[in-house]
Amino acid sequence: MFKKLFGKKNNSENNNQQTQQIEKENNTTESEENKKEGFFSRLKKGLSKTRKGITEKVDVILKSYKKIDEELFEELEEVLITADVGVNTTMRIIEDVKDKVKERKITEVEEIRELLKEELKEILTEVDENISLNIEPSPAIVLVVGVNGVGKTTTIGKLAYRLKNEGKKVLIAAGDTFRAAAIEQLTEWSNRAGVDIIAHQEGADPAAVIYDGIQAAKARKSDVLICDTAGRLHNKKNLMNELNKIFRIVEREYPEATKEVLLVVDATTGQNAVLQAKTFKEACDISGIVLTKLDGTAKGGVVLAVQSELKVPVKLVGVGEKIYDLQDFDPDNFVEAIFSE
Ligand SMILES: Nc1nc2c(ncn2[C@@H]2O[C@H](COP(=O)(O)OP(=O)(O)OP(=O)(O)O)[C@@H](O)[C@H]2O)c(=O)[nH]1
Repeated sequence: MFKKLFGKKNNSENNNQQTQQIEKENNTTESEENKKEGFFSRLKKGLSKTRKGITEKVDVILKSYKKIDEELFEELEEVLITADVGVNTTMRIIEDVKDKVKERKITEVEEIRELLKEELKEILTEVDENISLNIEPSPAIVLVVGVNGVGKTTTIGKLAYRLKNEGKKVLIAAGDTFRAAAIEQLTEWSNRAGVDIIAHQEGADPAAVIYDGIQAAKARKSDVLICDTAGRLHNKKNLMNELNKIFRIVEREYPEATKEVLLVVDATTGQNAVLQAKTFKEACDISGIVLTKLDGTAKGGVVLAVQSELKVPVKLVGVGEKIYDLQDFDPDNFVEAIFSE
């Protein structure tokens, strides 16, 4: 099972793709148009596949029924499961909507649409923790964990760029020392974001890189130190050992830092993303989830599954490959974006 969970895509193919992407982006100045494009419309555009996968189907179903009955709920259930909302979460949504129909004595089929939106928003807001990043007060350390290929490097680059634009002094530590390419890619992203990076040679001890990163962050008075960690971990015991070693260094060397542990998962992998998140949650204390590649998938419903089954807040979402395509996760906006026309 772990082989499957941590199964690796062809790394060199991945690296080439990413290097080409960075080169492409370096050569083209980001179109001003794109930058100006509103936050909500970028989210909406990114979620267009999910909107097709959920809302358009829901609307077709609702239009085809004259009255609310069991068959209607079964069809809605199927749509949610297909959109990777997950069986448990889907059951819960459908039961809650049925209860609301009874309680409020609703008879009009089209009212189900609003009930569904209400229910999704409820699920997405019930992890009653602060869903903004734990980076205040500074200094702060953000440990980024996740398996290879999910978009960790890209996310770190995007996050560094964002925090820097917010006026923070950011430093990156290249803790994924397993492959030279990973270090190179992260260095390119740090250049693009305009922030410094602490990196060792391929094969170095990741904990030693994090140690150096912490010392450098202290010396340079950085506000946020973002640490990459290795994702090539084949079983839970290795994963725990590796991460615990890094966590111990952080506790010992940087006790004063505000901590955030972000798990990056790839939305396009659907329920596998939920399984990965569960494994990581057992291995370490995750404080937030970043769901990447939401733009490339109709499986956006996985946000609901991750949040309701793990009780860990989704804090950031990746909605594209550009450096500014990382957004704070906002449950209301998310639901409005997938239910918009
Ligand atoms: N469409 C889209 N692509 C993304 C997003 N985030 C990352 N990617 C792409 O996903 C691919 C993998 O991203 P990486 O950042 O290299 O992933 P990683 O987890 O660091 O993986 P390794 O480099 O293999 O360790 C790259 O081609 C990225 O451009 C996103 O939000 N949307």
